[in-house]
Amino acid sequence: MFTGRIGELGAIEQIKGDVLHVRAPKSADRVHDGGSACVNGVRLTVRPVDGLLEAVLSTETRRRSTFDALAAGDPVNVETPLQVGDPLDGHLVQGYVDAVGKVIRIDDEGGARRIWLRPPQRLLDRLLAKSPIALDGVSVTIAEVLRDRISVVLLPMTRSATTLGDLKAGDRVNLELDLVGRLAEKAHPSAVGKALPRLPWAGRVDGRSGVEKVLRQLAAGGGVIVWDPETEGEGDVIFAGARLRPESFTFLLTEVCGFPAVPCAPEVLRRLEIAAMPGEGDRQGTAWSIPVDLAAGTGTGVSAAERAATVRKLADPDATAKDFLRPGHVFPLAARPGLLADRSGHTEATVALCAAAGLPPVGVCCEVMNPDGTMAGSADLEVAALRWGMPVVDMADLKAWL
Ligand SMILES: O=C(CO)[C@H](O)[C@H](O)COP(=O)(O)O
Repeated sequence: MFTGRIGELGAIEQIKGDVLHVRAPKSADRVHDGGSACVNGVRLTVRPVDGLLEAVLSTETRRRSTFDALAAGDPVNVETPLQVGDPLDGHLVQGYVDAVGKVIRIDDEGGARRIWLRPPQRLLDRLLAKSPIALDGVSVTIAEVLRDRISVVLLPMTRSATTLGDLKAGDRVNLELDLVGRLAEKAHPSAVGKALPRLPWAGRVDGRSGVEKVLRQLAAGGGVIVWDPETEGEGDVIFAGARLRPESFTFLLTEVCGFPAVPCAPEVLRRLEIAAMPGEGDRQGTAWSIPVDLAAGTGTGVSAAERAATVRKLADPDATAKDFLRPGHVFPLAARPGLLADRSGHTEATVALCAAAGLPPVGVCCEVMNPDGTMAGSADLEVAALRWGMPVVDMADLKAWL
């Protein structure tokens, strides 16, 4: 049994026929002849020889892991078995590869790095956000599970102590499910049992626990739907500005189809010197502000990538007035100072949700419009939420629990 805490960054010394030699002196000192070591997430029976770990690779191991592509000189993550009294700092890892996934994208987020991976669908269906997974033997937490991909966030320490720091788009990685999750699946073998853990994330959620699920979804970069039956009779998809990806903006424009606007806390707009739009305002008292573009942009400011970059800059606590051109194509809205206590608008709901999720008080909201151009009602929102894998929460619940 292993923990996914890498003891040593080793290197492939040579692969000759089916015999593998890994240079890993620290690990070689700890294992005995016929003992095991976990190399890039694969449990191997090893023999220590002069600072090397020697192992015989079966065809099965090569076929089911990335070992088919390893070559001399490649760095590898090495862990020796957990011993009684060792700290269980990661999670329980067995060194059995469930599937090989592909890195499809890497986003640097300040000091952290988000790795997007596409596992095979059969594995993806079994993964849960905020649960552990072993990536080339390294214990990491799944940040998000989307329709066709997952993301994990790597801190600098993990990047420097393991091979994960060198991952690039196109690389393949060995994936192992969390043992506890695997056992829980056994306890609920029916299709309903398998679907249950996913259900709370999609469709109507209520009460305090519903609001907490919504906050977790936003913090992980996902979208949520807020239904306002009282004032507007409309539902908006909301994303946190600091976590907004270009794909999410494309989704708003092509699937949600309303008018994307960017609710901001009033102090953000004051700091960025973004003035209110002149005029009486609309019937709902929405506080429109002068639209902006990112000054550092090079295009028209309209593409999803450019608008998402403008939103992320609005959410950046270090942004200044000079970072924006006026007028532009991204429409900030000013939230009332008391947020939902002052006004039950999607503007205030967006800002209150971002703040409660521990993020800068800036987000995007966009009304859900049906394909026939009418605004989505409660039943339409339920259907859309299940299709998009999003929770729907009522404005009244946000007022009660935020
Ligand atoms: O753009 C809008 C209305 O004009 C949107 O409905 C948006 O949801 C924010 O507005 P409000 O705070 O009034 O709900």
